[in-house]
Amino acid sequence: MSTAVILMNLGTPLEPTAPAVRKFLRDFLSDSRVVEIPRPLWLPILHGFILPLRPRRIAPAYAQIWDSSVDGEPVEGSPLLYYTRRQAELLQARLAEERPDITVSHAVTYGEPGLQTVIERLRREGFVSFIVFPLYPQYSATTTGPIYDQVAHIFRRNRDIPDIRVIRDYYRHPLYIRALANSVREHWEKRGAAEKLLLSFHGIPKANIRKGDPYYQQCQETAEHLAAELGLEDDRWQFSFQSRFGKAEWLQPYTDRTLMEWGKSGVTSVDVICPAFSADCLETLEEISVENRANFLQAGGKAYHYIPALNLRGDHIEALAAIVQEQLPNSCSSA
Ligand SMILES: C=CC1=C(C)c2cc3[nH]c(cc4nc(cc5[nH]c(cc1n2)c(C)c5CCC(=O)O)C(CCC(=O)O)=C4C)c(C)c3C=C
Ligand SMILES: [Fe+2]
Ligand SMILES: [Fe+2]
Repeated sequence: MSTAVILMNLGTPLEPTAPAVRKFLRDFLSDSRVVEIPRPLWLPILHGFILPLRPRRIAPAYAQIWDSSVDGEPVEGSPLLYYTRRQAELLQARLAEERPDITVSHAVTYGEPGLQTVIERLRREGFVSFIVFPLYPQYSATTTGPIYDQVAHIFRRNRDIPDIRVIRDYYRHPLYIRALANSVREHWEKRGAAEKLLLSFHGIPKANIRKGDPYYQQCQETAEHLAAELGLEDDRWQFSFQSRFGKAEWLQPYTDRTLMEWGKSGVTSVDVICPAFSADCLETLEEISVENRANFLQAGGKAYHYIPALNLRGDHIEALAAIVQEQLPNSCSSA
């Protein structure tokens, strides 16, 4: 039975312009999994303030990272979409060695190519078994949750629902941890190790954790596994949360404040890695590599290095291949 693997990530605007960013944000921020504020309160804020104002501010930041280069390698269009597409191509090539019957595609939760379009195409091509693979190592109801919703929605009218599984998380998979550790060690070999390593995860509202989201716990475990794999003493590393949005309290400590406090208190050099991002994107290339670098240096820091996301690294593709292989439907039970 041929299996189709679909790598998924968040999505991105179609182009780095305010109208395209507005369309993307409207889709993304209308999802009640992403913003849990009751609709009668949230929709006037979204349509009255955020969608008229934010795209004009964010579009130039997207323009900075569009068609740019990451770690000396050229990137076409949106880095997030570029890496997700290339990851699918490389994973397909890697799996073809043992399983030429597997095809690997990519899709996004918001924007193009959407999951429904991709699944409809694969069904027309004859695939009856699917593995949906959200490239979020740590589960959150705000990111992985909507993918489960979309899968259920796509098949809500089907009588014969295909074999479809969603990979929920892989935050402590040994090959994922090893790939992160390799990327840090390679950085240290090239540039020398900084005084501190900051592991910056995308944040979510703190209230979501109280309501049962396991994201914080999974970030903490990822951080502890990575520090252990690197043999780092406790005072050499810390984890923190970035990309705060809105007025509510988000997970702490905040990345920007941590870096400013370190700069002020005499920490001279930092390496920053973002383990929750399987691909570089606006939140890493702009917020971490540009804005927070400036924060740290202005606060008194001297050297700031951003360690790129796992992107197209061979050990990352190996980890993804192993995770898929662990999920493949048992050939004995298939038709
Ligand atoms: C509004 C609340 C948001 C939550 C909750 C949230 C969680 C979350 N997001 C990612 C990964 C990514 N987020 C990206 C961009 C982005 N995120 C938010 C808001 C929330 N994210 C916004 C408004 C934006 C757009 C940029 C902006 O306007 O500031 C991206 C990058 C997309 C790109 O095109 O490059 C990623 C990836 C995770 C992992 C997560 C929770 C765990
Ligand atoms: Fe986000
Ligand atoms: Fe460094």
